[in-house]
Amino acid sequence: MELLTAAEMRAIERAAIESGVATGRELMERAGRGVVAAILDWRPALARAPGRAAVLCGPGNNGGDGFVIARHLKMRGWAVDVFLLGAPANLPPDAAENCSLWREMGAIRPLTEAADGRRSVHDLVIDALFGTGLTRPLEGAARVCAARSWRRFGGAGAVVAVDVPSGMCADSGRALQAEPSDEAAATKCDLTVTFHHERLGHRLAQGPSQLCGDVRVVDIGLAGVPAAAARLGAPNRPGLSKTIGHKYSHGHALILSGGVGRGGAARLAARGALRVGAGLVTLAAPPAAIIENASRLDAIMLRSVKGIEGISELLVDRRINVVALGPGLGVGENTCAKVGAALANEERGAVLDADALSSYQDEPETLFRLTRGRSVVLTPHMGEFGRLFPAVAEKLVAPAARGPAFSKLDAARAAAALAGCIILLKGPDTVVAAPDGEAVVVSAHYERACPWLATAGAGDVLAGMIAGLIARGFHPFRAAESAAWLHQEAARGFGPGLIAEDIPERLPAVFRDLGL
Ligand SMILES: NC(=O)C1=CN([C@@H]2O[C@H](COP(=O)(O)OP(=O)(O)OC[C@H]3O[C@@H](n4cnc5c(N)ncnc54)[C@H](OP(=O)(O)O)[C@@H]3O)[C@@H](O)[C@H]2O)[C@@H](O)CC1
Ligand SMILES: [K+]
Repeated sequence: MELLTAAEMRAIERAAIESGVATGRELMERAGRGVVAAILDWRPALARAPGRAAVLCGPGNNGGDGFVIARHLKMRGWAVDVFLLGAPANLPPDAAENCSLWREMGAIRPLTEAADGRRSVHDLVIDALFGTGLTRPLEGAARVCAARSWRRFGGAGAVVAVDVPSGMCADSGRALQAEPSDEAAATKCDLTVTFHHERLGHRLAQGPSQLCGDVRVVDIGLAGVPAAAARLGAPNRPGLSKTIGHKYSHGHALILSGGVGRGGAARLAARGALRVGAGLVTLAAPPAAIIENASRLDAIMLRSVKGIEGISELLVDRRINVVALGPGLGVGENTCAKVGAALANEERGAVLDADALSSYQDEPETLFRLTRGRSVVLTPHMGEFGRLFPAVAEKLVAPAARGPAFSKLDAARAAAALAGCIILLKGPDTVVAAPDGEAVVVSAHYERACPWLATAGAGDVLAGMIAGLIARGFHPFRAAESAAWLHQEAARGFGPGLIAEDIPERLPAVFRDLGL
């Protein structure tokens, strides 16, 4: 599924209008009608018993959709109060036409009346203030309305956004705010109905976690998706379904373990690599940690390695086609030396996580010299990301004062370009980006939400799963994308109470469900 930016959506709309596929009016009619149908399908009780709706219309075409919605709700027996920000005379042409049509059916009141403090009596509030044309933070009555939505508009049964919650940047999912002290304001919705394809903002940052509620996509008869910015991540079924042949044909992953009492992370990673289908998985541990590991591992092979030389000697074996390291290694020069040894052979893939990333916080460029142009995946969480890419992270945490705002996708892309390899930036809105700009959002939101995945050790398992897929011959980008999806899916299937150990053990069920 494609994820569009506001500019891409505008280009698609323009192309449709210019080629005569539809007029702007027709698109607006389909959009407004589609929103009403989507709402009634979403909450069938609203279809059975029409109540009272407030439609908040903005000064652009999002407001135009609002007038269409008001008309269709009224035709279905709803009592409808329409509020407008600005004057009808300032509306763009299609919105103005629909404003006129509405005026034949009912009154228009200034938005300030909706913003005043009285309790709302509405069963439904339609937020048609701003859509993809939002360029700056909300102010005045629009801001008050958005802020009130956090208190559910007094008595309102449901708050529904047209296209995007007003105040939210469609490209980043961030609420626009003028300065850090300025509390970000965007409408908090129960449902967001968008058109053609989802926007990036429906999948990133606060969009899915706080603002959109549920999301429905309405088909308004637009064809084609020219060069979309990104898409929703998915498992690579053909790659995963390749039948298991000789164990060596599915590669050999090496996981580097920390010292005594610090091997748990590597064991979790190794288990992830094995369950995701690596032919062989070896865990390399310092001699003192061998007994500890031997008592905990069966199918995973164990090798004692002494120092950096030990790792290099082991890696003379070219059948080891990927190394995963970082978890449990500790931050410091010794870990940097291990990264150097792991990346010495150009043909080998690598997954660097946790301490393997943080060890380079003082000189990230040293790491990037090793990773550039290589089959390497870096898997930072936001904290590690900030250590390796401080300038990029700063842009992401600075208040989003103008739309389109710098997004998590922009950040991962910028980082991938700097490091010259694949970046997987973790979160419920995981982004995987490549140096050439290709990017996916692997989303654990909406029906795929699994907040219990944020558990200690889950990241170690993910690093191992990526390594396991690279061992199997996946391109590192596809390995990161598929592993992130499988990782979420395993957590989803397990449910609350999940601990990291459960994730690898759930993978066979996930594969079964995928029909593999
Ligand atoms: N694309 C499609 O295929 C289809 C699109 N459709 C619909 O059109 C919507 C996009 O419409 P749109 O481009 O007119 O933008 P919209 O969001 O209504 O706002 C623009 C106005 O707001 C103003 N403004 C901005 N920020 C502001 C602020 N903070 N405070 C105050 N004002 C602010 C801005 O002024 P300016 O920034 O230019 O000064 C401008 O006047 C889209 O979301 C969808 O619902 C559908 O009908 C079907 C097909
Ligand atoms: K809106």
